[in-house]
Amino acid sequence: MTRHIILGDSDDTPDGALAAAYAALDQGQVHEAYDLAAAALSAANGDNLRLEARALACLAHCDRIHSRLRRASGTSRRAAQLFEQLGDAQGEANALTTLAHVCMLLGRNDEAVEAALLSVQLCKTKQPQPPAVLALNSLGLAYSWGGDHKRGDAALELAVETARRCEPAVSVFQPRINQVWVEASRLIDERFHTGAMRSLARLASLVAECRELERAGIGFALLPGLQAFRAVISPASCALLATWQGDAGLAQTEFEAARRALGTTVTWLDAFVRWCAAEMAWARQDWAATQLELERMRDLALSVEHEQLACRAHLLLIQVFELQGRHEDALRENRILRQREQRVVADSLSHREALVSWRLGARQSERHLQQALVASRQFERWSLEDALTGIANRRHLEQVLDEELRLHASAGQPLAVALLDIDQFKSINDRFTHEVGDRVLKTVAGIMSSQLRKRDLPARWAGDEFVIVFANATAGSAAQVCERVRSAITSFDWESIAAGLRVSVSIGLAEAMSGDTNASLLHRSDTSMYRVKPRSGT
Ligand SMILES: Nc1nc2c(ncn2[C@@H]2O[C@H](COP(=O)(O)OP(=O)(O)OP(=O)(O)O)[C@@H](O)[C@H]2O)c(=O)[nH]1
Repeated sequence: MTRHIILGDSDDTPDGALAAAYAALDQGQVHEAYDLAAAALSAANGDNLRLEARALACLAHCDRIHSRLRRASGTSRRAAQLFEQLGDAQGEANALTTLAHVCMLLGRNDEAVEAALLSVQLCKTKQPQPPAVLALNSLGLAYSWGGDHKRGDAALELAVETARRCEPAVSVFQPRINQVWVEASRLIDERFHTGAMRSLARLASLVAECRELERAGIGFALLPGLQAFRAVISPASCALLATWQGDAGLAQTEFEAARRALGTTVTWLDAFVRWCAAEMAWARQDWAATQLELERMRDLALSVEHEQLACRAHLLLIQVFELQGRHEDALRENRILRQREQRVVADSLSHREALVSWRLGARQSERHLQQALVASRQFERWSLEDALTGIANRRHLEQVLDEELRLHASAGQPLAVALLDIDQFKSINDRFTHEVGDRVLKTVAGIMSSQLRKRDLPARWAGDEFVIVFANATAGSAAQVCERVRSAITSFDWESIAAGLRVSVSIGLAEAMSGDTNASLLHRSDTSMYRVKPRSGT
Protein backbone atom coordinates (compact mmCIF):
# COMPACT_ATOMS: atom_id res chain seq x y z
CA MET A 1 0.00 0.00 0.00
CA THR A 2 1.39 3.43 -0.85
CA ARG A 3 1.44 5.86 2.01
CA HIS A 4 1.37 9.54 1.27
CA ILE A 5 3.74 11.60 3.35
CA ILE A 6 3.09 15.32 3.36
CA LEU A 7 5.94 17.55 4.43
CA GLY A 8 4.79 20.53 6.40
CA ASP A 9 6.09 20.71 9.94
CA SER A 10 9.33 22.55 10.50
CA ASP A 11 11.10 19.29 11.51
CA ASP A 12 9.70 17.60 8.46
CA THR A 13 11.90 19.39 5.94
CA PRO A 14 12.64 17.86 2.51
CA ASP A 15 16.29 17.50 3.61
CA GLY A 16 15.15 15.63 6.71
CA ALA A 17 12.92 13.41 4.57
CA LEU A 18 15.83 12.49 2.29
CA ALA A 19 18.11 11.69 5.23
CA ALA A 20 15.31 9.58 6.75
CA ALA A 21 14.83 7.83 3.40
CA TYR A 22 18.48 6.72 3.28
CA ALA A 23 18.27 5.60 6.93
CA ALA A 24 15.12 3.58 6.16
CA LEU A 25 16.93 1.92 3.24
CA ASP A 26 19.67 0.81 5.60
CA GLN A 27 17.02 -0.87 7.73
CA GLY A 28 15.62 -2.64 4.70
CA GLN A 29 12.45 -0.49 4.66
CA VAL A 30 12.43 0.25 0.95
CA HIS A 31 8.75 1.28 0.76
CA GLU A 32 9.14 3.72 3.62
CA ALA A 33 12.26 5.15 1.96
CA TYR A 34 10.46 5.48 -1.36
CA ASP A 35 7.54 7.37 0.19
CA LEU A 36 9.89 9.78 1.97
CA ALA A 37 11.83 10.48 -1.23
CA ALA A 38 8.57 10.92 -3.17
CA ALA A 39 7.41 13.46 -0.55
CA ALA A 40 10.68 15.39 -0.98
CA LEU A 41 10.16 15.32 -4.75
CA SER A 42 6.67 16.78 -4.52
CA ALA A 43 8.00 19.45 -2.10
CA ALA A 44 10.42 20.46 -4.88
CA ASN A 45 7.28 21.37 -6.81
CA GLY A 46 9.09 21.72 -10.12
CA ASP A 47 10.75 24.99 -9.12
CA ASN A 48 13.46 23.80 -6.73
CA LEU A 49 15.71 21.98 -9.18
CA ARG A 50 18.38 21.07 -6.65
CA LEU A 51 15.88 19.38 -4.35
CA GLU A 52 14.23 17.72 -7.35
CA ALA A 53 17.59 16.29 -8.47
CA ARG A 54 18.41 15.00 -4.99
CA ALA A 55 14.96 13.47 -4.51
CA LEU A 56 15.17 11.77 -7.93
CA ALA A 57 18.62 10.39 -7.08
CA CYS A 58 17.20 8.94 -3.86
CA LEU A 59 14.16 7.48 -5.68
CA ALA A 60 16.47 5.88 -8.27
CA HIS A 61 18.50 4.32 -5.49
CA CYS A 62 15.30 2.97 -3.83
CA ASP A 63 14.20 1.50 -7.16
CA ARG A 64 17.59 -0.06 -7.68
CA ILE A 65 17.45 -1.74 -4.27
CA HIS A 66 13.87 -2.77 -4.91
CA SER A 67 14.73 -4.19 -8.35
CA ARG A 68 12.60 -1.71 -10.28
CA LEU A 69 15.46 -1.34 -12.68
CA ARG A 70 13.80 0.20 -15.72
CA ARG A 71 12.23 2.90 -13.59
CA ALA A 72 15.55 3.40 -11.77
CA SER A 73 17.35 3.93 -15.09
CA GLY A 74 14.94 6.68 -16.18
CA THR A 75 14.97 8.37 -12.78
CA SER A 76 18.74 8.28 -12.35
CA ARG A 77 19.26 9.66 -15.87
CA ARG A 78 16.89 12.54 -15.14
CA ALA A 79 18.70 13.19 -11.84
CA ALA A 80 22.08 13.20 -13.62
CA GLN A 81 20.77 15.65 -16.22
CA LEU A 82 19.39 17.99 -13.57
CA PHE A 83 22.66 17.90 -11.62
CA GLU A 84 24.51 18.64 -14.85
CA GLN A 85 22.27 21.67 -15.50
CA LEU A 86 22.93 22.85 -11.95
CA GLY A 87 26.69 22.42 -12.40
CA ASP A 88 26.77 19.95 -9.48
CA ALA A 89 29.47 17.52 -10.63
CA GLN A 90 29.36 15.38 -7.50
CA GLY A 91 25.58 14.94 -7.65
CA GLU A 92 25.87 14.14 -11.35
CA ALA A 93 28.61 11.58 -10.70
CA ASN A 94 26.56 9.79 -8.03
CA ALA A 95 23.47 9.67 -10.23
CA LEU A 96 25.59 8.37 -13.14
CA THR A 97 27.01 5.64 -10.91
CA THR A 98 23.46 4.51 -10.13
CA LEU A 99 22.58 4.74 -13.82
CA ALA A 100 25.63 2.67 -14.76
CA HIS A 101 24.68 0.04 -12.23
CA VAL A 102 21.08 -0.34 -13.33
CA CYS A 103 21.94 -0.22 -17.06
CA MET A 104 24.43 -3.00 -16.43
CA LEU A 105 21.78 -5.13 -14.68
CA LEU A 106 19.39 -4.45 -17.55
CA GLY A 107 22.03 -5.72 -19.96
CA ARG A 108 22.60 -2.29 -21.54
CA ASN A 109 26.34 -2.68 -21.25
CA ASP A 110 27.56 0.11 -23.55
CA GLU A 111 25.36 2.62 -21.78
CA ALA A 112 26.54 1.29 -18.42
CA VAL A 113 30.24 1.57 -19.30
CA GLU A 114 29.71 5.06 -20.74
CA ALA A 115 27.86 6.33 -17.63
CA ALA A 116 30.43 4.75 -15.29
CA LEU A 117 33.40 6.19 -17.23
CA LEU A 118 31.85 9.65 -17.08
CA SER A 119 31.20 9.25 -13.37
CA VAL A 120 34.81 8.15 -12.75
CA GLN A 121 36.04 11.28 -14.56
CA LEU A 122 33.70 13.56 -12.59
CA CYS A 123 34.90 12.01 -9.32
CA LYS A 124 38.57 12.68 -10.02
CA THR A 125 39.99 14.79 -7.22
CA LYS A 126 43.43 14.97 -5.63
CA GLN A 127 42.15 13.39 -2.43
CA PRO A 128 39.84 10.53 -3.45
CA GLN A 129 36.36 10.41 -1.95
CA PRO A 130 34.01 7.41 -1.49
CA PRO A 131 31.95 8.30 -4.62
CA ALA A 132 35.09 7.61 -6.70
CA VAL A 133 35.21 4.09 -5.21
CA LEU A 134 31.57 3.53 -6.13
CA ALA A 135 32.08 4.86 -9.66
CA LEU A 136 35.02 2.50 -10.26
CA ASN A 137 33.00 -0.28 -8.68
CA SER A 138 30.20 0.25 -11.20
CA LEU A 139 32.71 0.50 -14.04
CA GLY A 140 34.28 -2.82 -13.06
CA LEU A 141 30.91 -4.57 -12.98
CA ALA A 142 29.85 -2.98 -16.25
CA TYR A 143 33.02 -4.18 -18.02
CA SER A 144 32.63 -7.65 -16.61
CA TRP A 145 28.96 -8.04 -17.53
CA GLY A 146 29.90 -6.68 -20.94
CA GLY A 147 32.18 -9.73 -21.26
CA ASP A 148 35.55 -8.11 -20.47
CA HIS A 149 36.37 -9.70 -17.14
CA LYS A 150 40.01 -8.59 -17.25
CA ARG A 151 39.10 -4.93 -17.56
CA GLY A 152 36.37 -5.43 -14.97
CA ASP A 153 38.81 -6.88 -12.49
CA ALA A 154 41.33 -4.07 -13.13
CA ALA A 155 38.70 -1.37 -12.50
CA LEU A 156 37.66 -3.09 -9.27
CA GLU A 157 41.29 -3.35 -8.19
CA LEU A 158 41.56 0.40 -8.76
CA ALA A 159 38.40 0.84 -6.66
CA VAL A 160 40.10 -1.08 -3.85
CA GLU A 161 43.22 1.13 -4.08
CA THR A 162 41.05 4.24 -4.16
CA ALA A 163 39.10 3.09 -1.09
CA ARG A 164 42.39 2.75 0.77
CA ARG A 165 43.52 6.25 -0.27
CA CYS A 166 40.31 7.92 0.97
CA GLU A 167 40.66 9.86 4.22
CA PRO A 168 39.48 8.27 6.37
CA ALA A 169 39.98 5.04 4.42
CA VAL A 170 36.73 3.30 3.46
CA SER A 171 35.99 -0.42 3.44
CA VAL A 172 37.29 -2.30 0.40
CA PHE A 173 34.59 -4.94 0.91
CA GLN A 174 32.24 -3.81 -1.86
CA PRO A 175 34.81 -3.84 -4.71
CA ARG A 176 36.38 -7.03 -3.31
CA ILE A 177 33.09 -8.94 -3.19
CA ASN A 178 32.43 -7.74 -6.73
CA GLN A 179 35.82 -9.14 -7.75
CA VAL A 180 34.55 -12.46 -6.40
CA TRP A 181 31.56 -12.05 -8.67
CA VAL A 182 33.70 -11.12 -11.68
CA GLU A 183 36.01 -14.09 -11.11
CA ALA A 184 33.04 -16.46 -10.75
CA SER A 185 31.65 -15.09 -14.03
CA ARG A 186 35.00 -15.60 -15.72
CA LEU A 187 35.15 -19.16 -14.46
CA ILE A 188 31.73 -20.16 -15.77
CA ASP A 189 32.55 -18.54 -19.13
CA GLU A 190 35.74 -20.63 -19.15
CA ARG A 191 33.74 -23.74 -18.33
CA PHE A 192 31.25 -22.90 -21.10
CA HIS A 193 33.99 -22.56 -23.70
CA THR A 194 36.49 -25.23 -22.58
CA GLY A 195 34.35 -27.58 -20.50
CA ALA A 196 36.41 -27.02 -17.32
CA MET A 197 37.57 -24.41 -14.81
CA ARG A 198 41.35 -24.31 -14.80
CA SER A 199 42.09 -22.82 -11.40
CA LEU A 200 40.00 -21.78 -8.43
CA ALA A 201 42.97 -20.21 -6.63
CA ARG A 202 42.10 -16.56 -7.32
CA LEU A 203 38.45 -17.06 -6.41
CA ALA A 204 39.48 -18.80 -3.17
CA SER A 205 41.82 -15.99 -2.18
CA LEU A 206 39.21 -13.29 -2.91
CA VAL A 207 36.54 -15.14 -0.92
CA ALA A 208 38.98 -15.60 1.96
CA GLU A 209 39.79 -11.88 1.96
CA CYS A 210 36.10 -10.95 2.06
CA ARG A 211 35.51 -13.33 4.93
CA GLU A 212 38.48 -11.80 6.75
CA LEU A 213 37.06 -8.30 6.26
CA GLU A 214 33.73 -9.45 7.67
CA ARG A 215 35.44 -11.00 10.68
CA ALA A 216 37.34 -7.76 11.24
CA GLY A 217 34.02 -5.92 11.28
CA ILE A 218 34.72 -3.91 8.09
CA GLY A 219 32.81 -6.07 5.69
CA PHE A 220 30.15 -3.60 4.73
CA ALA A 221 28.91 -1.94 1.62
CA LEU A 222 29.36 1.76 1.01
CA LEU A 223 25.83 2.43 -0.13
CA PRO A 224 22.81 2.57 2.14
CA GLY A 225 20.44 -0.32 1.65
CA LEU A 226 23.10 -2.79 0.58
CA GLN A 227 23.92 -4.13 4.05
CA ALA A 228 21.20 -6.75 3.82
CA PHE A 229 22.60 -7.85 0.46
CA ARG A 230 25.96 -8.67 1.99
CA ALA A 231 24.34 -11.22 4.32
CA VAL A 232 23.28 -13.18 1.22
CA ILE A 233 26.12 -12.54 -1.23
CA SER A 234 28.86 -13.51 1.13
CA PRO A 235 27.66 -17.05 2.08
CA ALA A 236 26.32 -17.61 -1.46
CA SER A 237 29.81 -16.85 -2.89
CA CYS A 238 31.31 -19.31 -0.36
CA ALA A 239 28.73 -21.91 -1.39
CA LEU A 240 29.72 -21.52 -5.07
CA LEU A 241 33.43 -21.85 -4.26
CA ALA A 242 32.90 -24.88 -1.98
CA THR A 243 30.76 -26.55 -4.68
CA TRP A 244 33.43 -26.07 -7.34
CA GLN A 245 36.10 -27.26 -4.89
CA GLY A 246 34.02 -30.40 -4.31
CA ASP A 247 33.18 -29.68 -0.64
CA ALA A 248 29.45 -30.50 -0.73
CA GLY A 249 29.04 -30.31 3.06
CA LEU A 250 30.42 -26.79 3.36
CA ALA A 251 28.52 -25.76 0.24
CA GLN A 252 25.25 -26.94 1.81
CA THR A 253 25.94 -25.05 5.09
CA GLU A 254 26.78 -21.80 3.28
CA PHE A 255 23.85 -22.22 0.93
CA GLU A 256 21.46 -22.58 3.90
CA ALA A 257 22.95 -19.45 5.48
CA ALA A 258 22.39 -17.51 2.25
CA ARG A 259 18.84 -18.79 1.94
CA ARG A 260 18.01 -17.80 5.52
CA ALA A 261 19.36 -14.30 4.91
CA LEU A 262 17.01 -13.68 1.98
CA GLY A 263 14.40 -11.01 2.72
CA THR A 264 10.66 -11.26 2.16
CA THR A 265 10.81 -9.14 -1.01
CA VAL A 266 12.11 -10.95 -4.08
CA THR A 267 15.31 -9.42 -5.45
CA TRP A 268 18.05 -10.61 -7.80
CA LEU A 269 19.61 -12.27 -4.73
CA ASP A 270 16.87 -14.92 -4.89
CA ALA A 271 18.03 -15.71 -8.43
CA PHE A 272 21.64 -15.79 -7.25
CA VAL A 273 20.77 -18.29 -4.50
CA ARG A 274 18.96 -20.46 -7.09
CA TRP A 275 22.14 -20.40 -9.15
CA CYS A 276 24.05 -21.78 -6.13
CA ALA A 277 21.44 -24.55 -5.80
CA ALA A 278 21.83 -25.31 -9.53
CA GLU A 279 25.62 -25.51 -9.23
CA MET A 280 25.28 -27.86 -6.26
CA ALA A 281 22.94 -30.11 -8.25
CA TRP A 282 25.32 -29.85 -11.24
CA ALA A 283 28.19 -31.08 -9.05
CA ARG A 284 26.03 -34.09 -8.12
CA GLN A 285 25.25 -34.50 -11.82
CA ASP A 286 21.58 -34.36 -10.87
CA TRP A 287 20.55 -32.88 -14.23
CA ALA A 288 16.82 -32.74 -13.49
CA ALA A 289 17.41 -30.68 -10.33
CA THR A 290 20.01 -28.53 -12.13
CA GLN A 291 17.56 -27.75 -14.92
CA LEU A 292 14.78 -26.98 -12.45
CA GLU A 293 16.98 -24.61 -10.40
CA LEU A 294 18.29 -22.87 -13.52
CA GLU A 295 14.75 -22.35 -14.79
CA ARG A 296 13.82 -20.91 -11.40
CA MET A 297 16.91 -18.71 -11.53
CA ARG A 298 15.91 -17.44 -15.01
CA ASP A 299 12.29 -16.75 -13.98
CA LEU A 300 13.28 -15.00 -10.77
CA ALA A 301 15.87 -12.90 -12.63
CA LEU A 302 13.24 -11.86 -15.17
CA SER A 303 10.74 -11.00 -12.45
CA VAL A 304 13.25 -8.52 -11.01
CA GLU A 305 14.31 -7.22 -14.47
CA HIS A 306 17.84 -8.62 -14.05
CA GLU A 307 18.48 -9.34 -17.71
CA GLN A 308 22.06 -10.36 -17.13
CA LEU A 309 21.25 -13.11 -14.65
CA ALA A 310 18.42 -14.31 -16.91
CA CYS A 311 20.89 -14.52 -19.84
CA ARG A 312 23.33 -16.36 -17.62
CA ALA A 313 20.63 -18.88 -16.68
CA HIS A 314 19.95 -19.48 -20.40
CA LEU A 315 23.66 -19.97 -21.02
CA LEU A 316 23.98 -22.47 -18.18
CA LEU A 317 20.87 -24.31 -19.38
CA ILE A 318 22.37 -24.61 -22.88
CA GLN A 319 25.46 -26.19 -21.41
CA VAL A 320 23.45 -28.53 -19.15
CA PHE A 321 21.41 -29.71 -22.16
CA GLU A 322 24.56 -30.28 -24.20
CA LEU A 323 26.19 -32.24 -21.38
CA GLN A 324 23.19 -34.57 -21.52
CA GLY A 325 23.33 -34.80 -25.33
CA ARG A 326 19.99 -32.95 -25.61
CA HIS A 327 21.07 -30.89 -28.61
CA GLU A 328 17.53 -29.95 -29.69
CA ASP A 329 16.82 -28.47 -26.25
CA ALA A 330 20.18 -26.68 -26.27
CA LEU A 331 19.37 -25.18 -29.68
CA ARG A 332 15.92 -24.05 -28.51
CA GLU A 333 17.43 -22.46 -25.39
CA ASN A 334 20.05 -20.78 -27.57
CA ARG A 335 17.31 -19.33 -29.80
CA ILE A 336 15.49 -17.94 -26.75
CA LEU A 337 18.75 -16.45 -25.49
CA ARG A 338 19.40 -14.76 -28.85
CA GLN A 339 15.87 -13.30 -28.89
CA ARG A 340 16.38 -12.00 -25.36
CA GLU A 341 19.69 -10.43 -26.30
CA GLN A 342 18.12 -8.80 -29.34
CA ARG A 343 15.38 -7.30 -27.18
CA VAL A 344 18.00 -5.95 -24.80
CA VAL A 345 19.91 -4.39 -27.73
CA ALA A 346 16.69 -2.81 -29.09
CA ASP A 347 15.89 -1.49 -25.61
CA SER A 348 19.37 -0.05 -25.33
CA LEU A 349 19.10 1.62 -28.75
CA SER A 350 15.80 3.26 -27.90
CA HIS A 351 17.39 4.64 -24.74
CA ARG A 352 20.21 6.02 -26.84
CA GLU A 353 17.65 7.75 -29.05
CA ALA A 354 15.95 9.26 -26.01
CA LEU A 355 19.33 10.44 -24.78
CA VAL A 356 20.21 12.09 -28.09
CA SER A 357 16.88 13.89 -28.23
CA TRP A 358 17.39 15.07 -24.66
CA ARG A 359 20.86 16.34 -25.56
CA LEU A 360 19.43 18.19 -28.57
CA GLY A 361 16.75 19.70 -26.33
CA ALA A 362 19.36 20.73 -23.79
CA ARG A 363 21.49 22.31 -26.53
CA GLN A 364 18.47 24.17 -27.84
CA SER A 365 17.51 25.49 -24.44
CA GLU A 366 21.14 26.47 -23.88
CA ARG A 367 21.02 28.37 -27.19
CA HIS A 368 17.69 29.96 -26.27
CA LEU A 369 19.14 31.00 -22.95
CA GLN A 370 22.15 32.57 -24.70
CA GLN A 371 19.85 34.35 -27.17
CA ALA A 372 17.66 35.59 -24.33
CA LEU A 373 20.74 36.86 -22.52
CA VAL A 374 22.00 38.66 -25.61
CA ALA A 375 18.52 40.10 -26.18
CA SER A 376 18.16 41.26 -22.61
CA ARG A 377 21.61 42.88 -22.72
CA GLN A 378 20.53 44.52 -25.97
CA PHE A 379 17.30 45.75 -24.35
CA GLU A 380 19.22 47.04 -21.39
CA ARG A 381 21.54 48.94 -23.71
CA TRP A 382 18.64 50.30 -25.73
CA SER A 383 16.85 51.45 -22.62
CA LEU A 384 19.86 53.58 -21.65
CA GLU A 385 20.84 54.82 -25.10
CA ASP A 386 19.57 57.69 -27.20
CA ALA A 387 18.24 56.14 -30.40
CA LEU A 388 19.40 58.91 -32.74
CA THR A 389 22.87 59.78 -31.47
CA GLY A 390 23.87 56.54 -29.68
CA ILE A 391 25.06 58.42 -26.57
CA ALA A 392 23.41 58.11 -23.14
CA ASN A 393 19.75 59.09 -22.93
CA ARG A 394 18.01 61.10 -20.24
CA ARG A 395 17.28 57.95 -18.13
CA HIS A 396 20.92 56.90 -18.16
CA LEU A 397 22.04 60.45 -17.40
CA GLU A 398 19.74 60.63 -14.38
CA GLN A 399 21.07 57.31 -13.03
CA VAL A 400 24.69 58.44 -13.41
CA LEU A 401 24.01 61.86 -11.97
CA ASP A 402 22.29 60.28 -8.94
CA GLU A 403 25.34 58.12 -8.31
CA GLU A 404 27.81 61.01 -8.78
CA LEU A 405 25.80 63.24 -6.43
CA ARG A 406 25.85 60.44 -3.83
CA LEU A 407 29.66 60.26 -4.15
CA HIS A 408 29.85 64.04 -3.94
CA ALA A 409 27.77 64.04 -0.75
CA SER A 410 29.52 61.09 0.93
CA ALA A 411 33.13 61.51 -0.21
CA GLY A 412 33.17 65.19 -1.05
CA GLN A 413 34.19 64.37 -4.59
CA PRO A 414 33.83 67.41 -6.89
CA LEU A 415 31.29 67.25 -9.68
CA ALA A 416 30.51 69.56 -12.56
CA VAL A 417 27.65 69.43 -15.02
CA ALA A 418 27.46 71.24 -18.35
CA LEU A 419 24.38 71.92 -20.43
CA LEU A 420 24.98 72.37 -24.15
CA ASP A 421 22.40 73.81 -26.49
CA ILE A 422 22.71 74.15 -30.26
CA ASP A 423 22.15 77.72 -31.34
CA GLN A 424 19.22 78.36 -33.63
CA PHE A 425 18.70 74.71 -34.23
CA LYS A 426 15.11 75.25 -35.30
CA SER A 427 16.32 77.33 -38.20
CA ILE A 428 18.81 74.61 -39.21
CA ASN A 429 15.88 72.24 -39.48
CA ASP A 430 13.87 74.80 -41.34
CA ARG A 431 16.60 75.84 -43.75
CA PHE A 432 18.34 72.51 -44.38
CA THR A 433 15.65 69.89 -43.71
CA HIS A 434 15.01 67.75 -40.69
CA GLU A 435 17.38 65.13 -42.03
CA VAL A 436 20.29 67.55 -41.95
CA GLY A 437 19.13 68.55 -38.45
CA ASP A 438 19.47 64.90 -37.42
CA ARG A 439 22.96 64.69 -38.86
CA VAL A 440 23.91 67.82 -36.95
CA LEU A 441 22.66 66.28 -33.70
CA LYS A 442 24.64 63.08 -34.39
CA THR A 443 27.77 65.00 -35.30
CA VAL A 444 27.59 67.21 -32.21
CA ALA A 445 27.20 64.07 -30.06
CA GLY A 446 30.21 62.50 -31.80
CA ILE A 447 32.40 65.58 -31.31
CA MET A 448 31.41 65.78 -27.63
CA SER A 449 32.28 62.13 -27.05
CA SER A 450 35.63 62.47 -28.78
CA GLN A 451 36.66 65.44 -26.64
CA LEU A 452 35.83 63.93 -23.23
CA ARG A 453 37.65 61.69 -20.75
CA LYS A 454 36.38 58.13 -20.36
CA ARG A 455 34.87 58.92 -16.98
CA ASP A 456 32.82 61.87 -18.29
CA LEU A 457 29.37 61.15 -19.60
CA PRO A 458 27.88 62.94 -22.61
CA ALA A 459 24.11 62.53 -22.81
CA ARG A 460 21.23 63.82 -24.87
CA TRP A 461 18.81 65.61 -22.60
CA ALA A 462 16.11 66.52 -25.12
CA GLY A 463 15.80 67.95 -28.65
CA ASP A 464 18.96 69.95 -29.27
CA GLU A 465 20.05 70.00 -25.64
CA PHE A 466 22.92 67.86 -24.34
CA VAL A 467 24.39 67.39 -20.87
CA ILE A 468 27.92 66.47 -19.90
CA VAL A 469 28.61 65.01 -16.46
CA PHE A 470 32.19 65.73 -15.41
CA ALA A 471 32.86 63.20 -12.69
CA ASN A 472 35.46 64.17 -10.09
CA ALA A 473 36.05 67.56 -11.75
CA THR A 474 35.76 71.14 -10.59
CA ALA A 475 33.96 73.79 -12.66
CA GLY A 476 37.37 75.27 -13.53
CA SER A 477 38.74 72.14 -15.17
CA ALA A 478 35.38 71.30 -16.76
CA ALA A 479 35.26 74.81 -18.29
CA GLN A 480 38.46 74.12 -20.20
CA VAL A 481 36.99 70.93 -21.67
CA CYS A 482 33.76 72.75 -22.52
CA GLU A 483 35.71 75.38 -24.38
CA ARG A 484 37.50 72.59 -26.29
CA VAL A 485 34.16 71.03 -27.19
CA ARG A 486 32.65 74.33 -28.22
CA SER A 487 35.55 75.25 -30.43
CA ALA A 488 35.70 71.74 -32.00
CA ILE A 489 32.03 72.08 -32.90
CA THR A 490 32.43 75.55 -34.36
CA SER A 491 35.46 74.58 -36.40
CA PHE A 492 33.96 71.37 -37.73
CA ASP A 493 33.57 71.28 -41.52
CA TRP A 494 29.77 71.59 -41.55
CA GLU A 495 29.85 72.38 -45.27
CA SER A 496 30.54 68.66 -45.77
CA ILE A 497 26.98 68.03 -44.57
CA ALA A 498 25.20 70.87 -46.33
CA ALA A 499 26.45 73.88 -48.23
CA GLY A 500 26.17 77.03 -46.13
CA LEU A 501 25.64 75.11 -42.89
CA ARG A 502 27.17 76.64 -39.77
CA VAL A 503 26.74 75.26 -36.25
CA SER A 504 27.58 76.77 -32.91
CA VAL A 505 26.63 75.88 -29.36
CA SER A 506 26.12 77.59 -26.03
CA ILE A 507 27.35 75.86 -22.92
CA GLY A 508 26.42 76.56 -19.32
CA LEU A 509 28.30 75.01 -16.41
CA ALA A 510 27.51 74.41 -12.75
CA GLU A 511 29.44 72.77 -9.93
CA ALA A 512 27.65 70.58 -7.42
CA MET A 513 27.00 72.07 -3.98
CA SER A 514 25.95 70.32 -0.84
CA GLY A 515 22.26 69.46 -0.85
CA ASP A 516 22.10 69.48 -4.64
CA THR A 517 19.69 67.18 -6.47
CA ASN A 518 19.66 66.24 -10.13
CA ALA A 519 17.07 68.90 -10.82
CA SER A 520 18.76 71.72 -8.89
CA LEU A 521 22.16 71.05 -10.47
CA LEU A 522 20.76 70.82 -13.99
CA HIS A 523 18.68 73.90 -13.38
CA ARG A 524 21.78 75.93 -12.44
CA SER A 525 23.68 74.78 -15.52
CA ASP A 526 20.65 75.64 -17.65
CA THR A 527 20.50 79.11 -16.16
CA SER A 528 24.20 79.53 -16.72
CA MET A 529 23.80 78.41 -20.34
CA TYR A 530 21.06 80.98 -20.98
CA ARG A 531 23.26 83.61 -19.45
CA VAL A 532 25.90 83.02 -22.14
CA LYS A 533 23.53 82.28 -25.01
CA PRO A 534 23.23 85.26 -27.37
CA ARG A 535 20.45 85.31 -29.88
CA SER A 536 22.93 84.24 -32.55
CA GLY A 537 25.07 81.97 -30.31
CA THR A 538 28.28 82.54 -28.35
N1 LIG B 1 16.12 67.27 -36.66
C1 LIG B 1 15.67 67.14 -35.40
N2 LIG B 1 15.11 68.18 -34.78
C2 LIG B 1 14.68 68.06 -33.52
C3 LIG B 1 14.83 66.83 -32.83
N3 LIG B 1 14.32 66.99 -31.56
C4 LIG B 1 13.92 68.29 -31.48
N4 LIG B 1 14.12 68.93 -32.67
C5 LIG B 1 13.84 70.31 -33.02
O1 LIG B 1 14.78 71.15 -32.38
C6 LIG B 1 14.23 72.45 -32.35
C7 LIG B 1 14.61 73.10 -31.07
O2 LIG B 1 14.14 74.44 -31.15
P1 LIG B 1 14.25 75.47 -29.99
O3 LIG B 1 13.92 74.80 -28.68
O4 LIG B 1 13.44 76.67 -30.36
O5 LIG B 1 15.73 75.86 -29.92
P2 LIG B 1 16.65 76.64 -30.92
O6 LIG B 1 16.03 76.80 -32.26
O7 LIG B 1 17.99 75.98 -30.90
O8 LIG B 1 16.72 78.07 -30.26
P3 LIG B 1 17.77 78.49 -29.18
O9 LIG B 1 17.87 77.40 -28.18
O10 LIG B 1 17.21 79.75 -28.61
O11 LIG B 1 19.05 78.72 -29.87
C8 LIG B 1 12.72 72.28 -32.52
O12 LIG B 1 12.32 72.85 -33.76
C9 LIG B 1 12.51 70.78 -32.54
O13 LIG B 1 11.47 70.40 -33.45
C10 LIG B 1 15.39 65.75 -33.51
O14 LIG B 1 15.55 64.61 -33.00
N5 LIG B 1 15.79 65.93 -34.80
